[in-house]
Amino acid sequence: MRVTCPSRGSDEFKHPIRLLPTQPSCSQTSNICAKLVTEREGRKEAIVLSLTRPATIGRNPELCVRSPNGGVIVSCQDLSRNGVSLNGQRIKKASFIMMDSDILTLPNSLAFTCIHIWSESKEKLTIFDPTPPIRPTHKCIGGYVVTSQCLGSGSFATVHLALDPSRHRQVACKSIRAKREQEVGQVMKEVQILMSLKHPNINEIYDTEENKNFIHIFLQLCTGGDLFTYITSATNHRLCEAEAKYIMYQLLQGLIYLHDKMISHRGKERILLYPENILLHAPGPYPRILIADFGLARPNAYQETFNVCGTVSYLPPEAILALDNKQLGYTGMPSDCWSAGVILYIMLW
Ligand SMILES: Nc1ncnc2c1ncn2[C@@H]1O[C@H](COP(=O)(O)OP(=O)(O)OP(=O)(O)O)[C@@H](O)[C@H]1O
Repeated sequence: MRVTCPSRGSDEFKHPIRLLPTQPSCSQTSNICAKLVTEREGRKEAIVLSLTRPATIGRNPELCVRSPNGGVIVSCQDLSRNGVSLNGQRIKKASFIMMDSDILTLPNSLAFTCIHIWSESKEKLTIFDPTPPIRPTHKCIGGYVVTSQCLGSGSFATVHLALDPSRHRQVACKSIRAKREQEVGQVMKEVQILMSLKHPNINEIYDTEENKNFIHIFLQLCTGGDLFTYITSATNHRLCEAEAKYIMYQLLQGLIYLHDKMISHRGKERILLYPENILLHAPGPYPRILIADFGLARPNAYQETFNVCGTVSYLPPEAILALDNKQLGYTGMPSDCWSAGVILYIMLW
């Protein structure tokens, strides 16, 4: 769920530091997911983060919390002139994810410890099996540090927050459990094609690692959640025309880029272009969007395919007909355009 930030003119912004009182516990007010605790003049104070209540520290940074899989994801956006520091690492004009126990320090040296309160993660596949750890932990994979902070999971993969120490940045690590060697080869072939893609509206693949059990894909981190959650948490579950136009423009730019390279977002087995697979680069209104989840995107999209099933609401008529008649194929690119049209409808209806 996206948490709307208070408007610039609201009281929240009139005070350089506004700390909200600590609430008793998450179980009593199930909405409260995290808090940022600090000590001032010997007194503990806390900023409470709930799914319905955003928080700010003075003008910056803006904090919000999401819970896509029942776990806690705290996004923080720095818009200040001086920047902030996360665990001693300086960050300026960027958005990032705060894990449990992370320390956020403001330029005035006030330090806040992030505490996740509600964290019943419902991960499906995880590299932290058998049980997701209660305290944050990490694993080193290739040159990356993959943390136990889950960012989301789908039918094929679980995505964790990871750190790229060489470039001092947070990234997303998508781990796919590989069943057969043949499957690994197929996925890696597709990933190689997708690694060459560079566009502001395409979720960039930085790197890959594979081992006996998993394929790990290191992706550009998106801290704002997905478009579906963004739409459903807007007033009346719809966006204003201007915002829908802005998002649609970016979506089409991304699709034009992909189609020019003869890559369709339509998966081998399912339509993949739907609002859950469109991610927001950072939280907040008028977001920059990135088309994500290329697990099954296929090159040479004009080639007709006969494999049809999946997210029916986004299917074009010819694909619906093909559901019953496997002899009828349909092509990926027109299908992507149809799905984009359905997304526009969903943003506005
Ligand atoms: N680059 C990213 N940055 C932040 N979060 C991400 C990123 N990529 C994926 N996620 C989160 O992880 C979730 C699952 O990822 P993804 O949809 O790629 O998995 P999947 O198993 O391929 O999904 P599907 O069931 O749609 O095939 C997403 O819904 C999103 O919340």
